[in-house]
Amino acid sequence: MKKQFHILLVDDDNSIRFVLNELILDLGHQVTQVSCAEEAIEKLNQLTIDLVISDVRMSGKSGIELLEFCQQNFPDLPLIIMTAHSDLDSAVSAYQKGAYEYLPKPFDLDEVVTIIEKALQSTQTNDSPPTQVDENNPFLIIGESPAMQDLYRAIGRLSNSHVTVLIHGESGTGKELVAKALHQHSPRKNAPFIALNMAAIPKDLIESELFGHEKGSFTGASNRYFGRFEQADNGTLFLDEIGDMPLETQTRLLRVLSEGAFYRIGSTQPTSVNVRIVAATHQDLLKKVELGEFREDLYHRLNVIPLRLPPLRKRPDDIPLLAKYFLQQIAKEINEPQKQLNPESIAIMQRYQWPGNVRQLENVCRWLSVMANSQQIFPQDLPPELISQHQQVEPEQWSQMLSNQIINGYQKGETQILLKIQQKIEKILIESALIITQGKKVEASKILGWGRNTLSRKLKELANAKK
Ligand SMILES: Nc1ncnc2c1ncn2[C@@H]1O[C@H](COP(=O)(O)OP(=O)(O)OP(=O)(O)O)[C@@H](O)[C@H]1O
Repeated sequence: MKKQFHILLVDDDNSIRFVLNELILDLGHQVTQVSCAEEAIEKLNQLTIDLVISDVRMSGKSGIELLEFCQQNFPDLPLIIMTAHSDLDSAVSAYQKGAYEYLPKPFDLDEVVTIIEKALQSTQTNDSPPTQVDENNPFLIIGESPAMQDLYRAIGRLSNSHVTVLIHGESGTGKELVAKALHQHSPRKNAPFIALNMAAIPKDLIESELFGHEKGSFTGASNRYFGRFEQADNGTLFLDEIGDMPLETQTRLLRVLSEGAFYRIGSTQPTSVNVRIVAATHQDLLKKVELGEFREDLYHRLNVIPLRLPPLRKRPDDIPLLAKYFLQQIAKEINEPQKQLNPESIAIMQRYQWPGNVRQLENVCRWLSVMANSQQIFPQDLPPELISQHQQVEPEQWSQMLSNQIINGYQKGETQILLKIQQKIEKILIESALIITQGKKVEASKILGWGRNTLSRKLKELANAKK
């Protein structure tokens, strides 16, 4: 028979407690529910609890304080932290203060079940979590999509380790940002973070850049140069675009990784270093291995922990957050009021494919901050590449969507559906005309078959409707 465990549920939100209570009972375990950390401490002192699941923000003591109490008094008791604030900082601090797991709200119930079962198993195997505390995070990583939450968890879990990490992701997805965050949340955070992009330097200079050289070791080597490995001693070396590393350099790198030492070019004395490698690639390295362009042994050596950064088009929910963040940062930078995206503009941005990922979004926000005429950014203000893609909607798709909306409206008993749709269509016609004419109202009114005054009046009506 399955062992029954006793779980303490701490949350001031009745509905969350209700859902979790049902779920845990269904799993065949016993539950005690409380609504604050103080009551939880009382229960912990009275009962034998196997697992605590706690919210962070509650009146009185916080979930993190409860976690600290458990660490001191019941160090083997696993605690799962739940929080509605799913950012990198909360995840790292929960893990570093000893949380067994970190669960961003709203959560997926299947995932909760898996985590609870795993935590309960750990009470039998004593699979204890990390304990060191790290407060620092200057690199803001924005995003709340499930893929980003997985990433925050991974960074949190790796935060006490020196393990080699290989970050996979298209260009502009934030690989360097993640590499910096890994460093900043590691025991090496007070030592240097040094980056080298294999694609950005001539191939014949890569070895000297990495390993350094002695004075006079080749033409142009007028001084001794300490390479990136030595610069990164005790810290992290970020090898970006590792797929572009020449084969001979790969062989040398492999040797350094296994021996922890190398020779500066022109030197006969080995130099020892203690460097953590974080590498990144936008290429399919396994394919390069197959083609004989990348050493398989090096691939496995680097790919100890693979982290995958999803392209931006796969996490459209993060786009409004990221855009708002960039518009805010850029406004500060150029000392101008912050521009706001109107809902249609956001919708267009969420449908766009973003081949340049977050970097492209950042650039678009920069462009908009400087170029958009008004405070509100309307679809016609968006750069042409976003708009031309936006226009490629399948006709069957939009008529189906319209029909769904109409049926929905009828079912809700709406009476002005035709008027609403006419207004919507008129709005689309106006916006499209302005897109095509890049905002030139005289030309747009010609396309629409209206007089200029009519267009101005309609635009005013639209602007008033938005207020
Ligand atoms: N999640 C994010 N939150 C905030 N800023 C981000 C995020 N992801 C990327 N950025 C920003 O986007 C830009 C590109 O990120 P980064 O240089 O880390 O990408 P990359 O994957 O290393 O690109 P490449 O492969 O082209 O070198 C940077 O300015 C970075 O700060």
